This record gives sequence, C-alpha cells and structure tokens, in this order.
Amino acid sequence: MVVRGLLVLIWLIVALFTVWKFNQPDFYWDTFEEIFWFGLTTSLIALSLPHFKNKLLLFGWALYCAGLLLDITDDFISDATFPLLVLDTSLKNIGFLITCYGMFAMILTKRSVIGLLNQEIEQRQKLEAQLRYEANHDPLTQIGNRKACFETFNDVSNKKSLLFYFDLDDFKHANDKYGHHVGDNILKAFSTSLVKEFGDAFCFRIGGDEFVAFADNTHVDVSVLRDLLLEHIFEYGVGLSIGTAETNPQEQPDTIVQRADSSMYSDKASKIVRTRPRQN
Ligand SMILES: Nc1nc2c(ncn2[C@@H]2O[C@H](COP(=O)(O)OP(=O)(O)OP(=O)(O)O)[C@@H](O)[C@H]2O)c(=O)[nH]1
Repeated sequence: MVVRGLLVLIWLIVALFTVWKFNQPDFYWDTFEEIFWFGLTTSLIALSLPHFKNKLLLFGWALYCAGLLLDITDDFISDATFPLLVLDTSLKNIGFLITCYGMFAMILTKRSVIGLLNQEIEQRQKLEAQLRYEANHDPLTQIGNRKACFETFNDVSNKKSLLFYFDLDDFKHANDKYGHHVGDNILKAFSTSLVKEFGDAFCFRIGGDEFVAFADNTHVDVSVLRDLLLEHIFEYGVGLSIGTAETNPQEQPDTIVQRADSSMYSDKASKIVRTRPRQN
C-alpha cells in the first residue's frame, strides 16, 4: 500500500514537473529525458524497498537518484546559487559504482550460501541412500534382507525362473560350540559363496540361517551346489538343506516361497545321512 502510494506520488511529480517544464520557454527535451529516468529509478527503489536488506545497494541507488535529481534541478537553479549542482555526474557515477560493488558482494555471499546448501543437499542425499540401503540389506551379511526379497520378488522372478531356499543344518550347534562370533562368520562366508554363485541381486537372507536365491531353471545338481556352498564352512560341522520351487507370475510370492520351504524341509529330513567331509 505504502509502495503503491509512493509510486503514484513519484509519477504525479514527474507528470506535473513535465507539464510545467513543457510550458516554459526554455524547454529542452533532455529535461524530459532526465525526469523520466529519475521517475523510473525512484520507482524501482520504492518497489524493492520492502524486499531489500542490502544497505550498500540501497545507498548506491540513493546516490544515483540524488545525481539524477541534481541533473534535473540544474535546469532551473543556477550553479552560482547552488554549487553542488556540478556534482550530478559524479554522484551518478559513484552511485553506479557502489551499486555494482553491492551487487558483486551480494553475489559472493549468495554463492557461499548456495555452496553450503548444495553441501547440505548432497549430505541429505547420501543419508537417504544409506537409509534406503540399510532398510533393504541384512547388516551382518550385506545381502538383501527379507523385505527386499519380497519387494523385488516380481522383478527378480521375471528374470529368474527357479527359487532356492537354503537352511543351514545344525547351525545352533556350531554357534554353541564355537561361539556366536564364529556363527556370524559362518553366515558371512555362506553369503559370500551364495553371491559368488547366484549374483548380488539374486540372494537374500530371509531369517537367522535361512537364505533365498534365484537362478535360471537350468538343470542344477543340488549335491554339487551343496558342496560348493559349504566349501568354506563345513569344517564347523554345519550342513545345508536345499529346497526349490519354480517361479510363476500367476502365484503370490508367499506361496512360491512356501513351496520352496516345504521342499527344503523334505531335504532337511535327510540331513543326518548326508556325508559331511571333515566334520568335527
Ligand atoms: N551367530 C548367529 N546366530 C544366529 C543369528 N541369527 C540366528 N542365529 C541362530 O541360528 C540358530 C537357528 O536355529 P535353527 O535353525 O533351529 O538351528 P539349526 O541348528 O540350524 O537347526 P536345523 O536347521 O534343524 O539343523 C539359532 O540358534 C539362532 O540363535 C545370527 O545373526 N548370528
């Protein structure tokens, strides 16, 4: 409201002054030009006044306006009466330079603020990525967790048509015998073998010693696979029960996993008779 009033006032003065000057015998078009620029510049200041906190810029603009004002007044006040009139060009130039410097200082400040903001955005993005990773990965083995398995199930099963369900045999015994930290290392070593065999994107730890992996439905020799996956852990007396189920887009992931789980339990029944080389 104040700004609008100020603008009306400025242009009223400009109009009245122009009309008055126009009717004078000593009218020059350059007077009209001077008053037009004075009106425009002061309007700009009035418009930006409520938004601008940069005092240096405002000071520069004010000096520039003062120069413009002296420019106008020198048409009807003589230099002899008011010697400051000779300063009009200097004031305009000083105002212009201060304005330029103010702009430059403002850009520098904004640049450092933008730099800090970018840093903050980068950190936030890293944190989000970290949180996303943690939400979908098992903290011990770093492979996908149960949540990731079911969330990506449809995508993964579109690529791979066979699901393996693995459950370590007598893992509790190894835990009790060698300690929990060795138990952790067994799980990590097993995951590493799993990833080596099936690929990072297709292996998941879905429970304590239970894992799921997806593979192409080519002929797989389960006993060869078992030996391969136990290669680095069988010395702790653990075995491996393996179940399989073909993936099917018409079936719910839960149903497919359940079928593989049942198949694994059938295999578990024969864990006692399975030979375990170098068993402790
Ligand atoms: N070290 C360790 N142990 C775990 C972890 N998560 C679960 N376990 C243990 O894993 C064991 C899993 O239990 P079971 O599957 O009944 O043990 P199991 O001896 O393999 O039994 P079977 O499968 O019948 O042969 C439990 O003793 C859990 O405490 C883990 O992150 N680290």
